Amino acid sequence: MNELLIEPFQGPASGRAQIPGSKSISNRALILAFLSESTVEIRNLLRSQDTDVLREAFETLGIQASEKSSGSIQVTGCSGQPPNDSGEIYVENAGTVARFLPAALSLMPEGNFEFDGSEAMRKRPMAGLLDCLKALGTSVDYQGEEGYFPFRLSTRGWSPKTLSVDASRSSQILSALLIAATRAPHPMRIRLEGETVSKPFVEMTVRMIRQFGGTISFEEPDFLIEPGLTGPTTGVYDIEPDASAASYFFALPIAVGGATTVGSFPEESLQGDLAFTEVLQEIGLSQCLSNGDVILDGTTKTRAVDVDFNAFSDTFLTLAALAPLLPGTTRIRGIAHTRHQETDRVAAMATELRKLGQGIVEEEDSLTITPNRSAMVELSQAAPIAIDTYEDHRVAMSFGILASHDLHGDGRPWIQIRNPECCRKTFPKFFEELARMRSIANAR
Ligand SMILES: O=C(O)C1=C[C@@H](OP(=O)(O)O)[C@@H](O)[C@H](O)C1
Ligand SMILES: C=C(OP(=O)(O)O)C(=O)O
Repeated sequence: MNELLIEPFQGPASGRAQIPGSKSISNRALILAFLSESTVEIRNLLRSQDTDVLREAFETLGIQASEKSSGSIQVTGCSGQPPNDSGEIYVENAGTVARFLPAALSLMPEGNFEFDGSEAMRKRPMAGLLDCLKALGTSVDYQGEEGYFPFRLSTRGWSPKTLSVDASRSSQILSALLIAATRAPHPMRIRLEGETVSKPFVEMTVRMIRQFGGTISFEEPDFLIEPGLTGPTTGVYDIEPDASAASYFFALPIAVGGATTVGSFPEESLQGDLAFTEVLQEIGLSQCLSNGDVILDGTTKTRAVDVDFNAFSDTFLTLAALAPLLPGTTRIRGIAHTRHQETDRVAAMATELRKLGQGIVEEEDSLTITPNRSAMVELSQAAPIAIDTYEDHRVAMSFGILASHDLHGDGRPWIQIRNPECCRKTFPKFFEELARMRSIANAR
């Protein structure tokens, strides 16, 4: 297995980190463009495994998504009726594709699709969505365990006008149905049963449906969706930088001091994960906003925090990995649902932090980390510690930031990351970007 030894920074961070387009916005934009009645040009689309699998599925379905010379992608909207009504679709481990695409294709009056995903995806919750598709008229044939990939869908369009959704295990299930409902043959009333995790992602869905010309409202406890999606009025859609990916560079000053700039986010960003910058301010970093750029300065004293991450849990790993450098016990709550994502993230972070000698209390919904610097120094004295990444891009990236800290004070690497390529899911050039930021810091 490939391992990457991380060189600690030899100077404080400075400069601007280059962040790719948002995964969540990119895959919503691609699906909404396919459901639209017009052609949509998407600018700054993320190029990574999670968007590649959706574009490959588009190819299977005959949906045109072509590269323009300017670097943008042009999707020929087909009102949700692709040229091909059958095919095999592989979603790898992309939660957005796994949820959004089956829901969108279930609108077809006569479609037959085989769906499968990676080993990890075969364990992720799908039943909440597939039960809804059955209620709408699709038949679902499970090839393995009921409620999970792989399965075959025989679609018959949507008949009922109301639907109850259980999105307690993933908000993507609700988002998928709201997006697809824009092409239902009649107005839809969709009720969320109970609570959903990751609420800001549902708000992102609602706002993006409107940006694509759809009509959606919320009348507690129902979402009301009118049929029709014209596409963005200008015909062009711009993707924001990815706020979860930005979290690593926002937090870098905790590990190496200095300040990092990440830009440019629109004033009314669609991404709830920007709330992570508030956590960093609570830790003691100061934040400055300038023309959409966010600058975090870590030259001040830091403190440990106790935070509920339920609404922006993709960023909890960033804090967990840096907790060993904070002066006190860090508590991270609201993260039980992340046990069903790329890997069991709570268990993965607990295991790897224990390898570094940190005091860990792992509960179903929380992680408490008590730093132990001398254990970390001692354990990495003879040789660097190897961090396992469980095919989870966020485990790799967050420990990459911790590893940038000059623990031994002599520039000696003390962490190596196993299978760093798993970053290809959302940020293929993450370690190159970290190295570029390091060379700027070292040159100062
Ligand atoms: O809708 C989305 O784009 C996402 C929703 C969240 O998932 P869950 O709702 O499964 O927590 C988040 O973790 C994921 O990275 C992206
Ligand atoms: C949970 C994540 O991904 P997915 O879209 O596969 O759910 C993530 O990117 O952290």
